[in-house]
Amino acid sequence: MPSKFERLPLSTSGPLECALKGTVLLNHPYFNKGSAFTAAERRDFELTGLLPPSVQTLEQQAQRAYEQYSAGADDLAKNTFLTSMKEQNVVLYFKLLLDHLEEMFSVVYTPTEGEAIQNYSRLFRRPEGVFLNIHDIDRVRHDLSLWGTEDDIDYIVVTDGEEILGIGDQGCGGILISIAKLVLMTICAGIHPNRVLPVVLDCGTDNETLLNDPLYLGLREKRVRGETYDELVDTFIRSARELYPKAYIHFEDFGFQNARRLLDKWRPQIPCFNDDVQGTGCVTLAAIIAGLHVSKQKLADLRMVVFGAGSAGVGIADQVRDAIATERGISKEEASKQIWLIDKPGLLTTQVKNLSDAQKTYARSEDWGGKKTDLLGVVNEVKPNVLVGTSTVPKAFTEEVVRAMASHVERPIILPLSNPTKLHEAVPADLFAWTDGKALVATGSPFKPVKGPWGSGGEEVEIEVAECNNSVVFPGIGLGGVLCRTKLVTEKMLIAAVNGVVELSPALRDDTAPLLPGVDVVREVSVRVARKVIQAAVEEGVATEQDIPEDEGELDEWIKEQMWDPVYRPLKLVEAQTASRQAKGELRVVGSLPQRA
Ligand SMILES: NC(=O)C1=CN([C@@H]2O[C@H](COP(=O)(O)OP(=O)(O)OC[C@H]3O[C@@H](n4cnc5c(N)ncnc54)[C@H](O)[C@@H]3O)[C@@H](O)[C@H]2O)C=CC1
Ligand SMILES: CC(=O)C(=O)O
Ligand SMILES: [Mg+2]
Repeated sequence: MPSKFERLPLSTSGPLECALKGTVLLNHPYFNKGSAFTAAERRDFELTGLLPPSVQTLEQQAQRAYEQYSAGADDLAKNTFLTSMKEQNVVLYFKLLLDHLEEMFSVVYTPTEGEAIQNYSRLFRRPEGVFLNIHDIDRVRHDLSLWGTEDDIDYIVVTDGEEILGIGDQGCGGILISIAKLVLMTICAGIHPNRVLPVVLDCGTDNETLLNDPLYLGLREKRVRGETYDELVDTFIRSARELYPKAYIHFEDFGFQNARRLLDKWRPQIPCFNDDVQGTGCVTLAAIIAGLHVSKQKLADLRMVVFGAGSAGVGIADQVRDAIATERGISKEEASKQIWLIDKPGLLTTQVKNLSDAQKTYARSEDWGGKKTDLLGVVNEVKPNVLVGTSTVPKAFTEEVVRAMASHVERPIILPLSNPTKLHEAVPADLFAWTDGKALVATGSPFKPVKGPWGSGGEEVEIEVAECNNSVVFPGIGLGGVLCRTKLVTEKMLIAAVNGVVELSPALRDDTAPLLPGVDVVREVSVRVARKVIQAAVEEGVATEQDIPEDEGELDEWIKEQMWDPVYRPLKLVEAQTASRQAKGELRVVGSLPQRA
């Protein structure tokens, strides 16, 4: 039965207008269907001599693509194969990913995408996305304007490449994190893959390996900072908002100082979101709430140590602090006393120099005296029930630290979140071994389930470990923000998103299950999160879209109807103005905007 919402502007059912023919059509990744063009389409679009005669289904194509994918020598080769598939046929690419999501998630995202980013200039075949050069600020608006008209873009991911995952400064290779996050927006939340824009602000790089690599593709100079940097970011944001007033802006993997500063500046003005600060904060709070449910402890009694007080660590601290303040009806300042941050100098105290404003909130002012400020010393002193790692220091959660924690608390919640996998502060197998299977663990990158003698009678059991990655939550928040055309992303919208994830946590129904929902239910999670976010946006008066259904069932249907699915839609030949715009070779194509005529 057709949905009552099928006429919505973002609805993706019905025929697709297309003005391209022949080889141009075959070379357009969004319109290309390869061997799946029907007999009628082959005639109408002048493809008959260009394709072998058998007409195949998307399923058959996906089967062949999976065989080719499986022949890849290693994960990086598989990642490269998928990138080239995306350049050829977007529908098939996403169909393949959705059919094998659990297997391929880590190949298109962390950890393998980290490797692809480190090798960007060596693996490079075709450019994708927007490269904005700090020495060409005058051209930023023009370069951005080539991607469509004011209705064409829903979602922009921008990075300056300074702190990519846990692998540091990757210069212009950072474009691949913007692309990967957008791939997740489509897989997880059905954001239209032709209505997004990945952007890298190339400000140079302080990565000596890249600077000395003759094949490096970015600006070969040290990072430009200060006023010129600010002017580039300002020009980018103002131009993007003017050209694409509907676009929601997602900041990814900026360095700590800039991440916070930019978020604080733009958050009150435009719909924007910093994934490392806010996305990580939301998903980690959800994991902690689920863990506390299992350990039968209250948020009000939480004592959390965060190791690595950068974008993610302080973002998590803020989200957890706000939740404690609400739960206990106390000020944020009072709630921050239940959180201890550790960075390179050890525990952050008021004695530590050069703390950022965000870190200062947590600096311990009480007399820490001669007490130890290293991780073990702090754990022994404060007896935390939650330990979070966002330091990029592998194996920092040693056996001694973990046993010390477990000696004070029955079910320690331990979250080593540093990506990629090799940077995790501890691995689940060790955490379970050191705590007799008692630790409640979630990790930043995916891990296989761990077997051990931890059943109630000492029998062997298998413990599944949740992936605590912002990818659980940012797609749903973004989907909600885009669909209700929010003016801002408010604190209440983020709390609503956390609640949406918690509702779907398997641990709420089964104490032995993972703390967070897995990739197998990722679209369900995004619909729930989007629904909560939209409801909060409406309550807050920041949603600008008209006619958002009030009834929850209808709202879910309204959301789902506007999520893009990888299916081939019939192509309808169009001419005239549409044709001329497409023929000019513009990168975005009018015909790709369904139902809009
Ligand atoms: N699981 C997830 O969803 C997410 C994971 N992350 C991961 O968290 C890690 C940190 O990312 P960001 O916060 O963006 O980077 P960041 O650079 O802002 O923060 C890292 C912090 O760790 C500190 N650090 C480094 N060595 C240390 C040491 N020996 N002892 C104590 N602290 C130390 C640094 O001084 C810095 O403050 C990365 O590995 C990243 O991949 C980040 C965002 C989301
Ligand atoms: C997951 C993520 O955003 C990061 O590791 O930076
Ligand atoms: Mg990130």
